[in-house]
Amino acid sequence: MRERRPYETAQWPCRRNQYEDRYERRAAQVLVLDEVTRNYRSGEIEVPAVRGVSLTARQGTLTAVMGPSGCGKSTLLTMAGGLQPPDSGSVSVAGTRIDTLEETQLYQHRRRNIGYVFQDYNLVRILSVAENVALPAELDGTSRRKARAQAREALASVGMDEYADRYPDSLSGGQQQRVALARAFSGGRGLILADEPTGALDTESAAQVMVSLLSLVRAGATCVIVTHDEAVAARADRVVRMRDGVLHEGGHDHAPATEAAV
Ligand SMILES: Nc1ncnc2c1ncn2[C@@H]1O[C@H](COP(=O)(O)OP(=O)(O)OP(=O)(O)O)[C@@H](O)[C@H]1O
Repeated sequence: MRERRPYETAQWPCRRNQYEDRYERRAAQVLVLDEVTRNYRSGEIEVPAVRGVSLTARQGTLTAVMGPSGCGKSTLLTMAGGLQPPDSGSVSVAGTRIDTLEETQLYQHRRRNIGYVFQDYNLVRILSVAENVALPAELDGTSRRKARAQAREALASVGMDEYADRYPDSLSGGQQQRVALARAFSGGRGLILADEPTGALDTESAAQVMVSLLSLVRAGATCVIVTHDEAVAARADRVVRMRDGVLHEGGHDHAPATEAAV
C-alpha cells in the first residue's frame, strides 16, 4: 500500500487544500538552490562570484537568468548542474541533494537527471545526429537499441527527426543546437541547463531553437537558461536577474510560455 500523503491523514474538510497545495508544490520542484555561495581565488584575491542565491524551478517551466557579464550566471548554472559544488548552501535536483553526494553517485545522478547545453553545441563530429543524441544513455549502460529509440523520440520533440542520419557538420548552427537540446533531453532527463544556447546564432535560428526548447518544456522538461538576449528571455515563464553575485526576482512581467507557468 502506498504511503499516505499528509493531506490525506488530515481531518476532512479542514486544511485539506493547504496540505495538498504544500505537498504538490514541494514535489514539483525539480531544482532547489538554497543560499548558495561560490568564491574564486585569483592569486591573493578572493572573487565572490555568487553570494547567497536561492532559486527554485518547478517541473515544466522555463526560467531565464539574465544579468551583466561577470555577475555570476554561469557559476550559478554549473552549481545547479553539480559541475562544481557551492562553498556553502545546498543544491537539490529531482528530490536529491547533490552537493553532498560522493563522486560516483553524483556522476550517475547527473547523467540520469541533468542535460547541459552550451553555446557551441559540443556535438561529436564523427557520430551521426542519432548517435550523438543516444550517446549519454549508451554510456550510462542503456542498450543501444533502447538508447537509439529514445534518441529518435527526443529528436522528434525538437522537430529534427528527419536529420537523424546526418552528421553535425552538414547542419546549420541552429539545427546543431536543436540536436544538442534533444541530447540533453533524451532518456527522460528532466532538468535542462543551457548556458547562452542562442549566443552564436542569428535571430531566426535563435527563434527556432527557442521553439524547440519550449516543446521540451511542454513535454515536461524543466529548463533554466542563461541568456543576454531579451527576446529569448521574453519566451520564458520567469526571468530572474543577477547583479554582483546576487539574484533579483524578476516577477511575472512576461506571458507564460506554458500552462504550468510559475
Ligand atoms: N575559474 C575562475 N577563476 C577565477 N575567477 C572566476 C572563475 N570563473 C569565473 N570567475 C569570476 O567570477 C565572476 C562570475 O563569473 P561568471 O562566469 O559566473 O559570470 P557570468 O555572469 O556568467 O559572465 P558572462 O555573462 O560574461 O559569461 C566573474 O568576476 C569572473 O571573472
